[in-house]
Amino acid sequence: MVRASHIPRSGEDGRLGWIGLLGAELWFGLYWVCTQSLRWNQTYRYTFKDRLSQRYGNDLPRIDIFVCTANPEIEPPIMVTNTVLSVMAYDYPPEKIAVYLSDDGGSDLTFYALLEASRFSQHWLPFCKKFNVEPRSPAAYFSLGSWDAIEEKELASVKKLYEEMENRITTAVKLGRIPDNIELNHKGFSQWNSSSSRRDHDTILQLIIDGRDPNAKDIEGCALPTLVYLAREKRPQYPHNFKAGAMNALIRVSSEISNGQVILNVDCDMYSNNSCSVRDALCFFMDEEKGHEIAFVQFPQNFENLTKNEVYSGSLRVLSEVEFHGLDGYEGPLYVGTGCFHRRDTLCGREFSKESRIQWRSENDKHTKESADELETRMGLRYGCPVEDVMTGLTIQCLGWKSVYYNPARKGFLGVAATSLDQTLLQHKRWSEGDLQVLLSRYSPAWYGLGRISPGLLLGYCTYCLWAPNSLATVFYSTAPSLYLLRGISLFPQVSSPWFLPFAYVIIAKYTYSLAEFLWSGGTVLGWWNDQRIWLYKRTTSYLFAFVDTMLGLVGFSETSFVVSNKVSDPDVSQRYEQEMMEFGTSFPMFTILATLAMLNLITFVCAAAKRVEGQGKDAKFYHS
Ligand SMILES: O=c1ccn([C@@H]2O[C@H](COP(=O)(O)OP(=O)(O)O[C@H]3O[C@H](CO)[C@@H](O)[C@H](O)[C@H]3O)[C@@H](O)[C@H]2O)c(=O)[nH]1
Ligand SMILES: [Mn+2]
Repeated sequence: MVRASHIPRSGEDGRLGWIGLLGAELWFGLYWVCTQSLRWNQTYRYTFKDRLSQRYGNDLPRIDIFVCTANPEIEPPIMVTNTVLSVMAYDYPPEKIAVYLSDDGGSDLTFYALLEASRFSQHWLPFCKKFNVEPRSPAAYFSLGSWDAIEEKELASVKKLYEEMENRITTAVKLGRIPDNIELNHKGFSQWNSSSSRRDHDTILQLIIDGRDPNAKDIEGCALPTLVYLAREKRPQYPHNFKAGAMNALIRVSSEISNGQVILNVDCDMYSNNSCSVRDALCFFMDEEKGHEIAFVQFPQNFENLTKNEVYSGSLRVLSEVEFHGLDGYEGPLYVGTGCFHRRDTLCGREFSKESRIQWRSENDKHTKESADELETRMGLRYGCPVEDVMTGLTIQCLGWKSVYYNPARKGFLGVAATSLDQTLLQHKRWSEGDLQVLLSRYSPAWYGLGRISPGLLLGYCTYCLWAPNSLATVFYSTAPSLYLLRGISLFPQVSSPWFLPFAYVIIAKYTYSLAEFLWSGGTVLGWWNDQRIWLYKRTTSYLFAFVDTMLGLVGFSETSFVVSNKVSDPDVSQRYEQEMMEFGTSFPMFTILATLAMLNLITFVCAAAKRVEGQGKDAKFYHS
């Protein structure tokens, strides 16, 4: 209002800038409405696992767990091993668990690490069950430092076994080759030959532990879960569609082997931190009243390597503690790619109908592949978008299904957050670019979703899908006032003017609210400050680049890419991260923008301040004379 009624007349200085700011403010206002949709209708959920056990006993569905890895250099095999072991050790009948590792790196080192994991699991799984260990990723567990009521002897012996395994794996990785005696003794390695490369090889499929094999037992004689290694066929001339391609290969392969009705999907850095998560998820799927409506149960993305004040705001705190609970009040959260349990049939495109209740009991014994044939005709995950997950979740919701957000006190999964500024900005570029592509795609929440999902959920999706376009208004807002000020024109009302009040009100109310929300979500004041700073960085770089790339993509100039995030960093980089120092180590185009913006605002500030001082000097003289 203030803006609209005060537009400088044509010919007057600053008219264009004024109109621009008006546009930006209108945009922010609209966007604010979207963000509010996430705050109207929060839902929090609890499970009653003992009732599940009472009712079903061990008569539970089979579950297939997909772990994806893509690059042994930035996703170290020992980390993958730990994630795999943590999900093998779920508190769930082992004969009903099948773990699949998809290796897009096609690396014999990762395969070797998985072999080692299968051997170590014979000791680790009984140990976990005997002492009810938590968390069940060995590395995370041994780094706890304090272990309660565990017989020291057993702890020491399993720890020693782990360290020996870790040592063998890291040595092999360092040398870049597998120990000869192992390579010759396991026929699996014969699938790697000199002509195969990461981008060009046949399917490599290895059943490392076959749960149906009566000899597959741990040291206590209990069954082991099935464990499968898969490197899908890749050819340079065919797009492999990144993670979506990997997931679809896994869906197809698993339907032939175990065909679990429930699929859990985790990234290779997201180990299970809570051995009850499978049962938690089943409480929703098997709920007698509402279970049949639910297609997926999404856990929040939580991270292990956060520091107190999160320089890069890696925790996504407000997202997971506030916004996703808001989505859960409508048809449910987005699918965010990891820590998510799906019903297999919904991933394969099944439409919702009242009859789509799963008959867990009767279907339990079937090892059929009927859904595999179905998959030939229908789609699994959506291809061609760097956020295959969001797009897939949306199409599932558009078919009438609901999803559930489950955020237990003991976190279900812990992963690795980015530890440098360039990694943070790159990751957000991928996300915001993908989300914008979703908005512009055939399956856009705005048109495809219209009428299929509730208006609240639609606005919720828009909150994320508009990240990239948000950059335009933000960049304008953070440059225009400074540029005009350099020419001596202010685009904001004077402090003394009554029109200053609405501006002050909006700014103060907005920041107070966001600070309160951040603190409520468990953050610190400095953490909030860092979050605000990163917010500006992202909006002026990641989101801007994402916007430009998406537009270029629309006219056919740029291709979808997926830059895998680094999960290890140099010791000195991680040290600076621990100390919460911002890392500008590399030369990176996005930094140029940040530096330019910072310089511009600094210069403006200095000039304006100088003018002020000069002005005051003159005033003083005036009074003296
Ligand atoms: O060609 C590829 C590329 C990636 N991945 C795997 O995909 C996962 C996610 O990749 P990462 O680089 O860690 O991306 P993040 O930004 O951390 O991932 C988030 O965002 C992605 C979408 O952008 C989702 O796919 C992820 O599940 C979600 O955790 C990792 O396990 C990778 O190994 C593949 O399997 N094949
Ligand atoms: Mn990741």
